[in-house]
Amino acid sequence: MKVHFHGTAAFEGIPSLFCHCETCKQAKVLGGKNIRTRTSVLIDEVLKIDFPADTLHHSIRDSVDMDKVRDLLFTHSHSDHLYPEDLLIRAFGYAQFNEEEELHLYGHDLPIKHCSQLLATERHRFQFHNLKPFETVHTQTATITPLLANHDPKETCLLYLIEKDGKTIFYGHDSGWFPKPTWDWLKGKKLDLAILECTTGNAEQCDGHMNVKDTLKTRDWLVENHVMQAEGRIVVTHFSHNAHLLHEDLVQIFEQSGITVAYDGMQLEI
Ligand SMILES: O=c1ccn([C@@H]2O[C@@H]3COP(=O)(O)O[C@H]3[C@H]2O)c(=O)[nH]1
Repeated sequence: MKVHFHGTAAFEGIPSLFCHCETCKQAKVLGGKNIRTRTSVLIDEVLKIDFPADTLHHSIRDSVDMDKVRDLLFTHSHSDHLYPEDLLIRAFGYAQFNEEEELHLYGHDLPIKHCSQLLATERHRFQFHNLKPFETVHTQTATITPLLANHDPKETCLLYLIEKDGKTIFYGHDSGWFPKPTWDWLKGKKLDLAILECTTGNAEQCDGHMNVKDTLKTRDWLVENHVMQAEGRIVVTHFSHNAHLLHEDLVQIFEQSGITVAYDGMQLEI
């Protein structure tokens, strides 16, 4: 299975719009893995998680044929995870239009409501699916179980367990320390890949996100509870410039614990 990290930043991106912090200045000078766009992942070219406004940039940068994507999952409705206006580009009059090639959209109430309202007056090729936490669905490309995140009290934010071609991926952002039902549900699972977040770096306080301590504690829990397969990999993504950590700083922190630091364009085979 191919896992392609399109973007690896939190909402603001790195270097961030309007920002002159040292991290953003350094990122501009150093370039490469320090340049981060808003978070999204593509699996086997057909299953995508989240749809930030940077998707056009991702498709051009990495030569991605977005029309191959059959299932699109949303974690929540924040604009760096769902920019519904760009879904219009797939509607009649904007793209080559083959009615039979449907893109299925999956999420909790709010993301699906935003998409269906925006597309209501268009001739489009989308199907909408409302997900409920812990209710497994069989999509066109995988078996998906939405899990509860701890992110924004104003909406139900989801994490995902993705089973495809005999492999299992846990997709674990945006969230602070997971709600108990999510930990309970993960017990007994066997993961080939866990994608975790570390939005806030060494900050002590973090609201709805993980800092370095939380990410490492999550890694320890997954390993100690035998949730990771022996050859399973852990990847960390979704970094804020406010954490003031460049790519090499993150590698120094995480590599010794066997955690891979994602960067924009990174591709893993699992
Ligand atoms: O305790 C906190 C909470 C939030 N933030 C930033 O605000 C951003 C909001 O969008 P996001 O959820 O993608 O990412 C978040 C971070 O970049 C932070 O640095 N520390």
